[in-house]
Amino acid sequence: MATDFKSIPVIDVAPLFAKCDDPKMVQDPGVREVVKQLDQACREAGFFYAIYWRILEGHILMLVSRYALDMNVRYGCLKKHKRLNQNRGYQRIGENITKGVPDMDEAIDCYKELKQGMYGALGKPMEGCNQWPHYPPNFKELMEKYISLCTEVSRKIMRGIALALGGSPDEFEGERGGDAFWVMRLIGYPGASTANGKCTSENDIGCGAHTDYGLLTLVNQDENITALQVRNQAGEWISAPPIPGTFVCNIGDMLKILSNGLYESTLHRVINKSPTYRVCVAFFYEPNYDAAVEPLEVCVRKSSGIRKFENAVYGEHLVSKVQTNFVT
Ligand SMILES: N=C(N)NCCCC[C@H](N)C(=O)O
Ligand SMILES: O=C(O)CCC(=O)C(=O)O
Ligand SMILES: [Fe+2]
Repeated sequence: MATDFKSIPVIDVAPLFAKCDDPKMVQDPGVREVVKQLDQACREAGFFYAIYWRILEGHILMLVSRYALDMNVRYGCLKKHKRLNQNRGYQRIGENITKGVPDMDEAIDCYKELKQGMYGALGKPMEGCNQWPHYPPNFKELMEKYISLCTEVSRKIMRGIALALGGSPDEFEGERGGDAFWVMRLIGYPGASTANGKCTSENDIGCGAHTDYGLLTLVNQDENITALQVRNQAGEWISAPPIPGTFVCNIGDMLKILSNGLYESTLHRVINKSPTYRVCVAFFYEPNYDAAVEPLEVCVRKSSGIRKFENAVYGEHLVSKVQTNFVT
């Protein structure tokens, strides 16, 4: 349950990362301290900063993402092939909608590639190949390196979160998340009053209030521009300013269900009031595409035995979201 938090906690996850595949991790005092902090942050805000200094790949990716978005606007390298490949590739400013209102952002969307037929009818809408930006030429390699880094970071944090919920460290592995699906968006938000005619007001919403869909999101945000806002229980919008050497982490809808609502997928939005174009690379760590998601026993027990959510299938949730995100 979210509270009236006024700021977003910062957690140094290094002690967890050092021991997180050690069979005795549960007894380690450093791990226990991180787990305690994760539990508090997830209960109170559903958002936290994870200090992670080895984010050099992240910085490089931010730079090339800015470049790729720019090249794409100028030369239109990436296209969305409406019939063939609806969901992957470039989307223009205003194409993505949140609760019926166009978002003032542009983005390159990538999804884990599914083998054809692997998930039958469930997988069909998400089949297709990513359209990697053509410039710079090694972009695909950079992205792949970054994706594996984020996958590892997320897996480790999820082991901590599993303990925080009172489960075993591998609660989110195996059939739930051992073959985690992922989504990555390279997003650009025009500055307020830019002359491109698309975004001229300080009140334009870069991305409307929403929750994320999966387990855990890692946001790598542009330095120096505060634009991400998180809603607390009182309905106030709390800023999440960029902090160098951190990822902003937040809980998605699937973890809300798994935790039986002990952790919430908190509403957030983006408003870029600065005159400068803002870039963000968001990595979404999700359950297995076909995972049947239901509240964990241990979490139901902690909630006086009451199950608060129906079962969900992750892939169905994703498809229902993606299909309502665009005007057809
Ligand atoms: N894959 C994720 N989480 N993407 C976040 C996009 C949120 C905005 C979207 N139009 C929506 O309404 O959900
Ligand atoms: O731009 C950001 O800081 C966050 C973007 C976001 O919330 C999303 O894409 O889901
Ligand atoms: Fe989000």
